[in-house]
Amino acid sequence: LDLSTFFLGRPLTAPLMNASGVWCNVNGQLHALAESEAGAMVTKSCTLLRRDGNPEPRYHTLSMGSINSMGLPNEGHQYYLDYAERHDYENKPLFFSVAGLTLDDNLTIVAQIQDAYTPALLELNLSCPNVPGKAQIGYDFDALDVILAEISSAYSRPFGVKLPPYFDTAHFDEVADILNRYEKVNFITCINSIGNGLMIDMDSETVLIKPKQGFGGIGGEYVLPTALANVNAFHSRCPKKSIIGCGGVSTGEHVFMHLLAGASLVQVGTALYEQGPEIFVRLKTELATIMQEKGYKTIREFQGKLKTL
Ligand SMILES: CC(C)(C)CCc1c(C(=O)O)[nH]c(=O)[nH]c1=O
Repeated sequence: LDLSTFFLGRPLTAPLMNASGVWCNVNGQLHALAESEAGAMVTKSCTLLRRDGNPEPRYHTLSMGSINSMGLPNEGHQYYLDYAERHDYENKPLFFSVAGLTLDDNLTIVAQIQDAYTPALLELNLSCPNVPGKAQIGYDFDALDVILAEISSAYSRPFGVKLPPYFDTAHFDEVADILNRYEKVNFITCINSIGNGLMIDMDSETVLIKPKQGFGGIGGEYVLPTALANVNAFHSRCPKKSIIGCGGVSTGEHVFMHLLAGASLVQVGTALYEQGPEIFVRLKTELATIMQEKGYKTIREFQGKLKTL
């Protein structure tokens, strides 16, 4: 059974990778991903300088997923550039996630990726903060247009964007229109966590994480329907771009759904956080079993072929 797939013309041994931020902050974790059955991998979104991130507890497991307000803890962009220099690209492609705190920081980091001639693929995290008091870039459509114009002129290679979830058809339309004006944006990763959720501990009657009065991004099973919708919405609106699915994946069925909805590569976040990189072995096996049962020999036979009624 052929689980290999093609992403932007690159052969991948499996349509699976980690979600940025999970199991990818430090060299030991990155090495574990490189050695895993994942077909690709991505680094933690980086800022110009190293950051401790928010006070703990800042991640909590929930009955059907997770809540986090990590606060962009990362080793600073140079650390991940050093990793990118050592990475074995024959083994699997590396994505390089960037979430600069300002547009200038993003441009500085991207210029250094450019100068490093690294084969890593840039994934621009559009949940990166904006001017304080304003919505994140992904929800501020003017700022979105500006950052894509600036990065497109500062970076000579194609790149991708990590989008927050959208919940309104008018937003799917508006964001797709903006993205389609940038041909250098050749992939779209949907979705980042659903922002500013809140969960409560019944015994102590308190929130579960310390930062932001307990508010944090929601991941896991809770977000699967929203993730599938965003994958399918951008797959149908951006025919010239590849979609990476992210959100709610913990079984082969979820991987199959993301591929059917239009993803050509699927990221795993919460379930990877909980189960570690061995999860990719199970997801490959489960996906292969589903394909066997359905009589599919390759992913291409069903990828993007979600039927409507
Ligand atoms: C939310 C930000 C801190 C602005 C970006 C980093 C990030 C974080 C994080 O580092 O808190 N968590 C997520 O679920 N998604 C993200 O993109």
